[in-house]
Amino acid sequence: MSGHGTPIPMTARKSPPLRGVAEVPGDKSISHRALIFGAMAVGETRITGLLEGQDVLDTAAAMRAFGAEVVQHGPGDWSVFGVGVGGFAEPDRVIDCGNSGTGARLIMGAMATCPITVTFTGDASLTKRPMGRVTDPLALFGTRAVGRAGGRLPMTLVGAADPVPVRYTVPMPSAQVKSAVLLAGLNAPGQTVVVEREPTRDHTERMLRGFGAELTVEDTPEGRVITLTGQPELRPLDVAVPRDPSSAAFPVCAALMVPDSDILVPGVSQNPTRNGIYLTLVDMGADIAFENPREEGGEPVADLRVRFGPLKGVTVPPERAASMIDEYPVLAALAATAQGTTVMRGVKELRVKESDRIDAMARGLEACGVRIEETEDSLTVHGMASVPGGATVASHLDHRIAMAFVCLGLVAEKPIRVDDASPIATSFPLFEGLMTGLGAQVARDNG
Ligand SMILES: O=C(O)C1=C[C@@H](OP(=O)(O)O)[C@@H](O)[C@H](O)C1
Ligand SMILES: C=C(OP(=O)(O)O)C(=O)O
Repeated sequence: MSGHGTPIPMTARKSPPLRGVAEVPGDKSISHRALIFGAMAVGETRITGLLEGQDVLDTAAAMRAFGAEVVQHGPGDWSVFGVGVGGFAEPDRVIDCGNSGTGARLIMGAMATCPITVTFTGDASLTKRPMGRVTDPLALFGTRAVGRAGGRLPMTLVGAADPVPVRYTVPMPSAQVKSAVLLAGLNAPGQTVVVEREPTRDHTERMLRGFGAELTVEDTPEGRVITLTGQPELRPLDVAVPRDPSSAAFPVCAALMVPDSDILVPGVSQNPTRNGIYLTLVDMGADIAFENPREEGGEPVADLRVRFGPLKGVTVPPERAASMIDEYPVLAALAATAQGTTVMRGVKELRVKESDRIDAMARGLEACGVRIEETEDSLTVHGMASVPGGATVASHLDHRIAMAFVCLGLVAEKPIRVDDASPIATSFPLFEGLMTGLGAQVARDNG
């Protein structure tokens, strides 16, 4: 859904200890993939625990436009009746991916080797983000793309009628680019090979295997080499979506900021390509118990018991960045309340997310009285005993910036107002209710 509705300003104030159980929604990355891969399988894929955030709903609508039947049975309970690899029909309308980079880039990959022409667009955030990182490798399959200057949406892709398999080394750490190339490779004859120098989230590899694709992964001196055999018949899979570790990071970090908090966050994915934030929090001295480790929906999960305690600033190892890329905004907020300095390096990918997240956090933290330093690919935050707050910060159509400042507002001396919290609905529609249920003083306000 593109365009932008009425802004929803939200104010967070100093709060009593957070207590209770925080049931965070399903994983966004896995939810997008379950719908897209289900649409490329033959037969019914049943999905439980699907994230019903706007990003994922936009992907569901897109799959319908390509000819798949997508049905909601109840909350989080969905079926996709797929059309098979190469079976996408040409949509009779523009595919609007709303705020979602994952939706746009993965769907581009999925249609790139089908003989159809598709126009993509998105909201005021997505239309600023670079798509050349996906259309460049898709051109190797024979896909043509025409978009705005700088490879921006709106953009039209003409799928390759006679695709050839590709070998591609992904130049930046990006699971979206890796996944787009693999999805395009599904409908190319022969073997498509993707090499990634730095490992990124591996949901595409895990799930494609689950859907019956032949895919191997090899660790080599060159990096991770992923080899996919094209033109399989994908068989439907029952997908139980685990809870999203990126969404969980918000109540977890809030509980680590608000004195005397003690919360339980059940069933959070601990996939090693996603758990960098939890390793970092433990390095900072956080009191987190990883209880009942088990497997759910093919992913390792644990129940997190989180108790407030003093934290110290850390230098986050840059090689950890890909495994916590979406968690830097909330880490930067938490770092403002830790003892000492937190240094986040090797994070220039943050500049091409829903907003320039280094800039958005830097400006917002400064407005709240926190000392920071930034470079092109780093952010340093100086912790303080008490964060002044008392500012309105801009969310820049970015859900993670909005949620990070709501969390910081729970401990700041004066309230923090987020100018527009509406983007939170893209990934965490029940965020406000979940946080207030724990005792957080969060409210929408009318100016
Ligand atoms: O593949 C995915 O599901 C995602 C990959 C990451 O993006 P990049 O591939 O651009 O790093 C991440 O930031 C995004 O929230 C989800
Ligand atoms: C970067 C994100 O999402 P996307 O790229 O799918 O818009 C995110 O959710 O933090």
